[in-house]
Amino acid sequence: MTFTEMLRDATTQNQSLLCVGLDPEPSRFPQALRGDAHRIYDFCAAIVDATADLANSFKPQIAYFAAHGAEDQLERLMRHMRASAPHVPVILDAKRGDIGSTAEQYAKEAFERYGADAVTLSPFMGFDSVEPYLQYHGKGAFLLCRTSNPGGNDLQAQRLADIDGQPLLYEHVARLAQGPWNTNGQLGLVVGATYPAEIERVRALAPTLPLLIPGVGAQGGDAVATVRAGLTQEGLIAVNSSRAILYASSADDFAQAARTAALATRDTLNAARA
Ligand SMILES: O=C(O)c1cc(=O)[nH]c(=O)n1[C@@H]1O[C@H](COP(=O)(O)O)[C@@H](O)[C@H]1O
Repeated sequence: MTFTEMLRDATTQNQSLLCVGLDPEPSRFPQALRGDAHRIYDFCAAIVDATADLANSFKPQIAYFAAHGAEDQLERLMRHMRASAPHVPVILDAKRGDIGSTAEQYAKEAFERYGADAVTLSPFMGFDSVEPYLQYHGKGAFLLCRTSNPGGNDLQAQRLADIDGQPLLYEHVARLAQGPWNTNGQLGLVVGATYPAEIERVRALAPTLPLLIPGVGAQGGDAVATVRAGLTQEGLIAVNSSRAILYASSADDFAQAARTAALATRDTLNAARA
């Protein structure tokens, strides 16, 4: 089954547009685990188990594991997600981007070592830096387009004077991803929930691509405006929230509190569907 098919099935089965982000930060763990980087797996597995019927995807952020030398725990977590929530696709958030020969290694890391269903990528080194990921047929690749952070404007909102129609850089990325770069139908785009007008613009340029939309919750993005701008019959969305779910409680009830927060976000997103 391809990533896009998995995302569609999980969206239907769990009645959800929510991507649960796994950004484990030991200093924010509940008291019993606090500060212990050896408990990253335990913390994340508890969140996965508490939200597996509420999410259309999971998104582990690799830096939160690598910073603690906890890649082995990420491998274990990937196996756990595969076994306990096989219907929920996993987007490995690694934001890779490098020359082709190095990208081949990054693609191998994401899809062979970790067994991810999709990955996040920076498109700014060009198509040859994206192509190695497309060799893994059926896997998804989300290109950064209009990111959720304020500084995203610094480059992504600049006009490209030499290109027909003089698009903004993020508009050009959306066009490339919908068109010539999408050789096997594997591409998606990352657009921030903090910029609903840009989500609408991206959706107009890329009507069928899946959109990964981080920025609701801790970053204050507008969940309702996000769904209205991004979701169409053909175009799937995965709206990511990480900290607002992971750290809904700092007590022993953290997994139950994460479930309650995920449920509330899922319901808000669903209520915004046309
Ligand atoms: O690619 C991403 O996932 C991403 C893109 C973007 O534009 N903004 C963004 O916040 N992210 C990621 O989405 C997650 C957001 O986390 P919270 O702000 O805690 O919900 C983090 O893992 C970020 O690295």
